[in-house]
Amino acid sequence: SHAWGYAPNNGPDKWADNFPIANGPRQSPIDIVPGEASYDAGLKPLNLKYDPSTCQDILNNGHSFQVTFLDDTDNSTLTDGPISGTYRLKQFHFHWGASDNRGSEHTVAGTKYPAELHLVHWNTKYPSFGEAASQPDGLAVVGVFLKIGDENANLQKLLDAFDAIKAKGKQTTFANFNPATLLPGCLDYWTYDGSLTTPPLLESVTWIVCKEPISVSSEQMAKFRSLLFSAEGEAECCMVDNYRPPQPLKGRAVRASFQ
Ligand SMILES: CN[C@H]1CN(c2cccc(OC)c2)S(=O)(=O)c2sc(S(N)(=O)=O)cc21
Ligand SMILES: [Zn+2]
Repeated sequence: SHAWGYAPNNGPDKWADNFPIANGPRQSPIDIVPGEASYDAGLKPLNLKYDPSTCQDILNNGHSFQVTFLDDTDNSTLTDGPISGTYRLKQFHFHWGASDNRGSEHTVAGTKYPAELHLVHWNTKYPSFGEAASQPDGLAVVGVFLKIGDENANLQKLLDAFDAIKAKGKQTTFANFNPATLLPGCLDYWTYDGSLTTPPLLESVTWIVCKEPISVSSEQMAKFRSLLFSAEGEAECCMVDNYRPPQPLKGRAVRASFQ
């Protein structure tokens, strides 16, 4: 069977053929309706501690580009927030649109942002990432919206590496990048129980979506769109619209860390 992707013949509407959990009870992303989220005073502030020396490489995996981290120590972790225990940063990646009016996976009262950053962490109560990924409390992903505005100098460091990873399967070393520089000033968040937004769509993610976006310029968004879904030697296919649309809430609660 052909691999999953975002085209009409292998995109989100077709994923249930090979991954029936696509129609499961806790799928992501969702439309976040602020008025229907319940403020939970018991939610702690997020505690994100990242060590730039754990940053390894940047790669085009054919679905997005991702920056991968060394996760054999507790140097880059997420604690507190809605979770208990310690979750280690594994990678971060983005989803974006073919134009500035779409691209995010989560939406806020129907509003789409041009892109969304996902920082993927796994629960160290499990022996490995792979083990954690199949557990209901195995992963915690911090989502940050990107909004068109001033050029983002921290984001530019990623974009400057794009010429080396234009095609699917390309990767290059990427050292000493601090993902904390991609976080908004205010870490107010919404949280809910969900899933990976790509196959295998595992229902193992505690989602933590920041209310405040970070900025990206329209020119920088154009650079995102210069990446390719296709590998070298294949017909070039621009990497755009690599987002899954919102999925049914199915009775889940969305909590807010702020009033
Ligand atoms: C291709 N994308 C996914 C790859 N991964 C994955 C996870 C578990 C198992 C696995 O294969 C067995 C791969 S992943 O954990 O790095 C993530 S996180 C994520 S998102 N958009 O929900 O944040 C999508 C993916
Ligand atoms: Zn993602």
